[in-house]
Amino acid sequence: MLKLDQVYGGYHEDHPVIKGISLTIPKGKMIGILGPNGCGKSTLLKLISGILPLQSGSVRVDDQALVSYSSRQLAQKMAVLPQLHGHSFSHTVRETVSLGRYPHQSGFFSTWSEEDEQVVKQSMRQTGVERYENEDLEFLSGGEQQRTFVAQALAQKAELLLLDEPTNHLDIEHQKQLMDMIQLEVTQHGLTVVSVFHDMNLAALYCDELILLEDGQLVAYGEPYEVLKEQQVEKVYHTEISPVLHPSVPKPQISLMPSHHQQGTHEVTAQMIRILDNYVLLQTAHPLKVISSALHNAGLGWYHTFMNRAVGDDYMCMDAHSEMEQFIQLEGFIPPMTVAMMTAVAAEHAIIRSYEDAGVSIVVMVTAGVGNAVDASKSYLREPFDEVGTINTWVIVNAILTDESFMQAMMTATEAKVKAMADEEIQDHVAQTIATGTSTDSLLIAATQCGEPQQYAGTVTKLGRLIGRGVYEATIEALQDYKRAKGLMK
Ligand SMILES: Nc1ncnc2c1ncn2[C@@H]1O[C@H](COP(=O)(O)OP(=O)(O)OP(=O)(O)O)[C@@H](O)[C@H]1O
Repeated sequence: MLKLDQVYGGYHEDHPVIKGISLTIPKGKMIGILGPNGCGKSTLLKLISGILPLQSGSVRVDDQALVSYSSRQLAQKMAVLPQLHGHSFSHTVRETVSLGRYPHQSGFFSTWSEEDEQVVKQSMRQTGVERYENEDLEFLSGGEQQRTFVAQALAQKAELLLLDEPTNHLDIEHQKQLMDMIQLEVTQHGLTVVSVFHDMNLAALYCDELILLEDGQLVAYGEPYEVLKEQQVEKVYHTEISPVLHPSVPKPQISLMPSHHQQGTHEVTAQMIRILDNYVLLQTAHPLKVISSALHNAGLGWYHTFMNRAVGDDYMCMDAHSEMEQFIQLEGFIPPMTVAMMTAVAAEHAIIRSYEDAGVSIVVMVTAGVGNAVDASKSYLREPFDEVGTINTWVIVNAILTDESFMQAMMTATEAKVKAMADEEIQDHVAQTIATGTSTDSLLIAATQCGEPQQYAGTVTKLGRLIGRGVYEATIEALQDYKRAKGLMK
């Protein structure tokens, strides 16, 4: 569709802004151009559209040199949305969008066809500006003006759409609407889009491929994961970033790292865990980084309140998640900053221990109720069910953990719990074998993210040794406590 070969161009003959760019853009794809301020993104778009003549090299559209197209032919091939500046406009929305139809008018006395009318209406509808159609553009907001110009570009019904920061001025609702709509044109009608973006995350979400420019040269061109590599982005933008996971779309996303973020130095001690009537509670001055399988706020996140709530054996609730959220709120805590587990074991039975080794310390909290103990390898013998009465484990680490050590900490803690179950000979009454846990166990690993970095937490690492021992010993104590409470042991 579009082929650039050794393109040089700019505003002064001796100082090209774009320096030797070659690339091929296939039909029916959305391509994003990224790069720092002044690197030449808009200039590249102007060279592709022919607004700015090439100094050397070639641009070919559908295998034909750009220069060989008449301006009307070119306008039928490509539509351009330039970067919007603070102009004053003297047209209505409808008049502005209608200008997009000019390449399709023929002859001096061209008439406005039914098709023109339909296309203008459809373009206004797609961009959500139909309701302003008779208003003067100058009285509309920046976002409404931006959408009007996108409508004009769409009305041109070109095969190639060149956009310079199309989401500029748009709030997130309108950014999404616009990008969804453009993506639909690409996937359903084979439109080809080349668009400049500043928002790398938005570009990664919507574009098939990204172009990264630096000082007028091509640094990378490929799928988002090939272009948004941490070190490459940091080098080009001279900014520290961190890759983050999109919760549901397999596209790379990045986050800025504020330079003056205060992490502080803070330590969690066993004394900070309080045993109240209905729950075990930990509150920290700074949020901890957490991974957990808790009932409330499971997964990965930053939280400063931790609750292990005891409920009666008769607890029955259709929607335990929302009931728990209400409970947290009623107790005066902030649900989005709280991780909460549930158990049938009274809070006073919680076992809390701390362990330390050469600069790294952990605090472990365990409650164990094993009325419905299960051997994980034999659980297929049972009907699925969900009962409270569970082993809840917290491991709070005073150190900096990597993702790798969070995952390993979960494994080490689980293995230690399983060993404690075996040594205490806790039975799975259905399978008649030694149980490995219960059907509703929860585990939480939380780290202060200050202190000594711990890359690993496998069983024989410095941290793993603390976790393995700590979870084992606390679980043994909790299990013995349970047995005593049930009269199974003195
Ligand atoms: N009309 C112009 N006349 C002269 N120089 C220009 C003109 N437009 C841009 N430049 C210069 O060309 C270089 C690249 O500008 P361009 O607008 O292409 O960058 P950009 O990557 O789109 O930047 P931004 O992210 O700030 O929009 C800059 O140094 C700029 O000052």
